[in-house]
This record gives sequence, C-alpha cells and structure tokens, in this order.
Amino acid sequence: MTTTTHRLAHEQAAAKAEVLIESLPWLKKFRDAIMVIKFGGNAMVDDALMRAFAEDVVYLRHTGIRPVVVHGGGPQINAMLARLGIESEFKGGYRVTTPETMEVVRMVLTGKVNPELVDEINAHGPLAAGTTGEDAGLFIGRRRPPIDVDGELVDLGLVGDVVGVRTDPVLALLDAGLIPVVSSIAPDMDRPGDSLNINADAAASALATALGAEKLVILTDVAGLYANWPDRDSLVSSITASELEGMLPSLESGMIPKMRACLDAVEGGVSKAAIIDGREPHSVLLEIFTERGIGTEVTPNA
Ligand SMILES: Nc1ncnc2c1ncn2[C@@H]1O[C@H](COP(=O)(O)OP(=O)(O)O)[C@@H](O)[C@H]1O
Ligand SMILES: CC(=O)N[C@@H](CCC(=O)OP(=O)(O)O)C(=O)O
Repeated sequence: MTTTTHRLAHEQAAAKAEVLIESLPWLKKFRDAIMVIKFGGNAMVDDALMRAFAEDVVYLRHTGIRPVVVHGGGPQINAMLARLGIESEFKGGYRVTTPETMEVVRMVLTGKVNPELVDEINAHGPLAAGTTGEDAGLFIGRRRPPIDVDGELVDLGLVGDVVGVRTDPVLALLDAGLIPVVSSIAPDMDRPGDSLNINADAAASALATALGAEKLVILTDVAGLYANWPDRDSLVSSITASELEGMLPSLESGMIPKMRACLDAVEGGVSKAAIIDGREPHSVLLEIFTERGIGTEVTPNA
C-alpha cells in the first residue's frame, strides 16, 4: 500500500517536472519580450477566470516577460446600456456609437472594467497601472469612415481607428516594472476634446505593433478560429497571414475585428498573434509556455 502510494506520488511529481521543464525554452526565448494580451470574452465576466488571468499575467511578469494588457468590455457595456434604457446595435462587428453611447462606453471601460482588472492583478502586489488610450496621449484616434456591411454603407458614429501610438507612456510603465492595463478609448485627432470608441482587438493590435511586441494574444469565448463556422471540427490551429487575408471576407461578426487585428499585427512586424479560449483557466500560460500552444496562431508569410 505504502509502496503504491509512493509510486503514484513519484509519477505525479515526474509529470509536474515535465510540465515545468517544457517551459524552459520559452522562458529563455521570451525574457524581456513585450507581449500584448487582449483580455475579453467569457473570462471577463467570470470571477474565477478573471482571477486565473490575473495570476497568469503576474506569473509572466515574474518570469521576466513584459506583459501589457488591453481590455475589452462589450458585455459590461451592453449591461449598463440596458440598465439605462439606451439601445445599441452592432454592425460588421462594431458598436454603432452615438455621443450618449460613447459616454457609457468610456464610463464602463475606464471606470469599471479597468479598475476591476487592476485590483485583481494587484492582489499579488502593486504591479498593475491602469491607463487609457487618452492618458498621456497614448493613442491618436481618427473617426472611421462609413463601412460596407453586406453592400450597405454604414456610419458607425464615434467609432475610431488608432492611427498613431505614442509608446512612451507604456514604455515608462514597463521600465518601472509595472504591468500597463489599457482601456480602448482614443482621443479624436480631428476634434480635440472628443473621445472615440476603439474596438479592443484593434487597440491591442495597434499597441502590439507600435511596441514591436513579440506576441499578441487575444482571449475570446470560443476555442479559436473555425474555418467553417459553426462546424466544431474545423478549428484552425495555425494560419499564415496571406491565408487569413483570403479568409477575411467570409468571416462573421466578432471574428472580423479579431482576425483583422491578428493580420495587422503580424503584417506590422509582431512575430505571432494567437486567438485563445478565455473559458479555459490559465489559457495564457498554456499558449506561451507550451510547444503546441492552444487556439489559433497567425504567423507571418514564410
Ligand atoms: N469563424 C469563426 N470562428 C470562431 N468564432 C466565430 C466565427 N465566426 C463568428 N464567430 C463568433 O465570434 C464570437 C467571438 O467574437 P466576440 O463575441 O466579439 O468575442 P469577444 O467578446 O471575445 O471579443 C464567437 O463567440 C462566435 O460566436
Ligand atoms: C467599436 C466597438 O465595438 N467597441 C467596443 C469596445 C469594447 C470591446 O471591444 O470589448 P470586447 O473586446 O469585449 O468585445 C464596444 O463598444 O463594445
């Protein structure tokens, strides 16, 4: 009896050691690398998953990686708009944003989601610093011209694109050993004093590109990109930039900004972008520290 228990304990210990040692090449490779992680999807509205995400980010920081978190908050914005009785709709994966909606978007992202995430990370020590694309002029935003949705031109209102990034404020936080946590709001370069609603995947992509990040990791509420959505057997584990470019016109709803963000990042010099399952606890660690990673990776053209 004792012998069996010992052997079991020995096997479990060996398996644990194997898991730990599998991370060694990545620990060496990624030391000092900047990784931009977009936090969103289910992980955001589930306390246990959010705690696990915060642990992952703190873990990365303690291994010498320099994580930068960009967060979304679509579900929380929807909930607040519903409470206030304000109707809101999505076109082509983007929220049509009136001035009244913009006020709520800004309040929820910068006043609720950002500090909640900062608090969760700081439960491990004073590491996270919340900021937005407006603070210290991090993002330079521009209103997006009307977009084509199924042959119809749609004006998205106060939705913007990040057309420039002043990396200094984020680099200063990283140099101080902190973890920047960024809300996806940008000042409108054409109308000083106005704010623009930036899709958080797009904001993360722009920041990753400007920082010359090693990786862009986007959490979502599915296992990754499905080639024939919703066929669950069609999960794509790896796709090149040009293959993805060919697939973009056939994508639907929320996957459009997500895959566009990955494509822009790898075309902008980020070595790899990945879409991973935020429903799985510690998915960020699994993606970064295992040979195969998880979800869908987008790689530059060979
Ligand atoms: N080809 C596809 N592969 C995976 N998901 C897809 C695809 N096409 C559409 N989707 C939908 O996109 C959703 C993810 O986008 P979204 O809801 O905006 O995510 P998030 O809240 O993580 O930003 C998935 O839950 C799924 O319903
Ligand atoms: C323009 C646009 O659609 N902005 C998004 C910003 C938040 C976001 O992107 O949140 P998720 O990542 O959780 O979807 C919105 O208003 O919902």
